[in-house]
Formats: sequence, structure tokens, C-alpha cells
Amino acid sequence: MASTCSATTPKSIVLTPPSSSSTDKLSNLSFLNSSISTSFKLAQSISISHSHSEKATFITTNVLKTVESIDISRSKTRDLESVISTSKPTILVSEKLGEAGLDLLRSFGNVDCSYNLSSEELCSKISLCDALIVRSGTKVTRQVFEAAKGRLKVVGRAGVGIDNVDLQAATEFGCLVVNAPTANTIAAAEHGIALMAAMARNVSQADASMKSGKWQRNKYVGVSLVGKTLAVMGFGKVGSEVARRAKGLGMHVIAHDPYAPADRARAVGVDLVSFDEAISTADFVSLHMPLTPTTNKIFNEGNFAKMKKGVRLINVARGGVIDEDALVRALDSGIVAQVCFSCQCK
Ligand SMILES: O=C(O)[C@H](O)COP(=O)(O)O
Repeated sequence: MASTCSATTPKSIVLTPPSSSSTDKLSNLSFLNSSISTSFKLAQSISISHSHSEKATFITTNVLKTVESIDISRSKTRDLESVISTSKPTILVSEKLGEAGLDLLRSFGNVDCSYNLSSEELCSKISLCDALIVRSGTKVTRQVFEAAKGRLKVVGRAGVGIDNVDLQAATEFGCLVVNAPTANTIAAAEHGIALMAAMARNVSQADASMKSGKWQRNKYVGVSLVGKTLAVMGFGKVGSEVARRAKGLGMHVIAHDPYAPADRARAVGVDLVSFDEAISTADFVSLHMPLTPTTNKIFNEGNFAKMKKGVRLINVARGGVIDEDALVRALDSGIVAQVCFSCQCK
């Protein structure tokens, strides 16, 4: 769901299609191949702690190599084939995936698609599962790992954000957590740019107004993007693609990311700056950081106060990085002129 609201124009909610098609995502879900127990053992000691981390790719690559080697030995060794087929893992899929992904999973294990489970139902099923595939809706809490009683070997996140998985508990219980870090990079970046342009030109408000029989073209002229400064907060996969596109629109792009190397930013023509410099000089601020204890409500009263009056925000990351009560006050006071988001908020 994506929404836009503004201090200067009527607040409105706009529903938009999902950020990418199932097919787009599935083409990148190859890590799900890892549900053979042999490959779990090889990769199990590594866990992902930051969604921008290169480790994510490293783990996925490792798992895939393991599966490739199993596939080769399958054709050569009948014994191994019989071991694999008689010890199929049980894979619980707790949120809707496309059929192509499910078919892939079914070729490796017994797949149980059970959606909308309560946390009690998830906990009661999990002790019979070797793998759990989730999107962002399933909360994989410590209780889930405890209830698994050591059987759960991998949690596959069919998407990027892993803030719904208790990584500390996963590590303690020796469970691998893998995501699909590039699955929806372009879709998310394009969606961010689409929201920014629609927000700047009041597209949804003008649309609603016109559908109510009015023709208020002067009211919804909006602002130009060209020549404006965009601060990209989080220069990972999505953030850097947003930066690339924003430069094409004639914007001056700066970025803040404590983990991004300066030469990667320079290659896109972007200056990496401090958090405070980014938020205090930008006309538009686009959020692309993961939700972690450090980034939780990082856009709070104090940081809104540092922003330029009339700043516009785009959030295609996680609702939790913004303190929403502070945001409402910043909209009311005019510090924030407009905000658009494509993530869950209160
Ligand atoms: O983190 C992600 O990959 C995106 O927010 C999409 O999550 P979803 O698959 O739960 O919609």
C-alpha cells in the first residue's frame, strides 16, 4: 500500500499495485533451493545481521554452490539420490508465494502452505518443520525458535527486509536466516521515484479532485524536481538505484550511509555526507535504510527540527524508521510539506 499526504494540500490515501510482480520476485528466489539438509550444514554457521551486508550475497552463493554440487552427484550416485528422496525436508510457507516458487520448493521437500497463522498456530506447527519461508507479514520471534525444538534449520525471507525475524534468537538456536537481497531492488527504486514525482506534482490529489467534478489546476501545480537536492538515506541496493534515477531527472543527489564505500557513491556521481548534513540541506529526503534498533524512529522530533522548512519525504523502507507522531507535528508545522510512503504505518 502506498500513501501520500501533505501539509499544504488535502491529505489523501492512494492504493497502488504491489511493488513488483510475483514473477519478478520468483526469478530471484533461488536461495530456496537450500532446503536440502546437507547444504544447511555447510552454511549454518553464518547469519545475516544487516540487509545491506555483502554477507547476504555470500551466503546465497554458498548455498547455491552446495546445491549445484548435489545436483551433479545426483546424476552420478544412486545412493545419494535415495537418501535425498527418503529424507525430504518439510518446508512451511507461511505467506503467499507464486506457483513457480512453490513448484521449486516441492521438488526439494514436502511443502505446507499455511497462510495467516496466529503466533500460537505457527509455534505449534514449527517443531515439525526443517525450513520456514516468510515474507514481511510473519513475525519469526524467539518463541518460534524455542517451539522449533532445534529442528528448524533455515528461515528464508522471500524479500529484502529481515526486521520480522529475531536474528539474535536465530543465531542462538543455530538457525540460518537468508533473504533475497536483490529480489525487488529495481521495483522498489522505481516505486520510490514514482511516488516522489507523484507527490511533487500532487498527482493523487489532483486525480481525486477531478473525479469529484472539480478542475483546480492552479491548486495542484506542485514543485519541480530538477535542480532540487535529494538526500538518499541508506545507499544500499535500492538507495543507489534511486540515486541513479534521480540524477537522470536533473536532481542534485547526496547520500548518507555509514556502511557504503565513498567510491561506490562517487561512481554514481553522489557525495556521501553526514546524517545531519543530508537532512539539513535536502529538499527531498528518500529513506532506504533497514529497520534496526539503531534506525528505529530515527526520524524523530529532533531530526525533523534540523530539516529545511518545506522538505518532502519519501519512505519505501519501513514505517518504523519514522516516529509518526513527530511526523504529524512536522506536517502540521510546515517543516515537512509532503510525505509519501509505501510501507506499513500506524
Ligand atoms: O522487504 C521487502 O522485500 C519488501 O518490503 C517487500 O516485502 P513483502 O514481500 O512482504 O511485500
